[in-house]
Amino acid sequence: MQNLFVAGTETTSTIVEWAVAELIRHPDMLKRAQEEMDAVVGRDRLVSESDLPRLTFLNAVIKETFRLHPSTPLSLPRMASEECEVAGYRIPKGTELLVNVWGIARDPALWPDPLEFRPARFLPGGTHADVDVKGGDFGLIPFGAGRRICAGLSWGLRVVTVTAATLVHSFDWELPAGQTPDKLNMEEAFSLLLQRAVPLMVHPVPRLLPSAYQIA
Ligand code: HEM
Repeated sequence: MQNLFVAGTETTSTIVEWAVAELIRHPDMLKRAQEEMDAVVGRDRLVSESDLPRLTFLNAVIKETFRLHPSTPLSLPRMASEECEVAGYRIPKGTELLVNVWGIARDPALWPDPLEFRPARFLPGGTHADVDVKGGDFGLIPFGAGRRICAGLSWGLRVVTVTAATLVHSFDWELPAGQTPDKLNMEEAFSLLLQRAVPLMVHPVPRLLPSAYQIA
């Protein structure tokens, strides 16, 4: 139970923080995500899980956030049970291996303009329209892949998407006086988790009808 708690809390909150930060840094994309949600959900209620399949742009934003800021940048350690060869390198039996999930998702051979935050690559007609984060596409494996893939993938992905959607739909975001979106600090702090070096400080301004915020 403790393992599930540890594995499932900061991984999800970190990626939501990155998604909101990327949208604040790109006001045109924040506007596009909000307009999509206004069209699908309206402004008289909160977004719900059943809305998610129709939020095409928001889902692309989440994938792009997982690509640039994967919660666990080096995945979890693996040990070679047999000697093997990978890409010409001999891996002795018993070697501990880490997969550089972060590096793979920034490989220019796989991702055009890899350092650009560009959700449109995942939209229909985009360069990576058919790629998802569920372990089938080795260029994007924020939940790992194979037999030991994240046990909470399905739940974690839904929690991340619905939480980010709620924040983006429900509020406009004001930066502290003197800060501008283009200067937002996006430095990463590497450890087991990939967190923001500087926590996101923003002021939420409600944008829905007041009745939408009342929880029954
Ligand atoms: C954004 C959310 C999450 C991310 C990015 C994430 C990422 C990962 C990654 C990369 C691994 C290692 C997979 C591998 O080695 O191939 C993993 C394992 C695991 N995750 Fe998650 N995780 C998330 C949410 C959750 C949640 C919500 C739970 C459960 C409540 C969970 C439970 C686990 C468990 C139990 C493992 C170990 C699986 C095993 O070794 O067989 N995770 N996760």
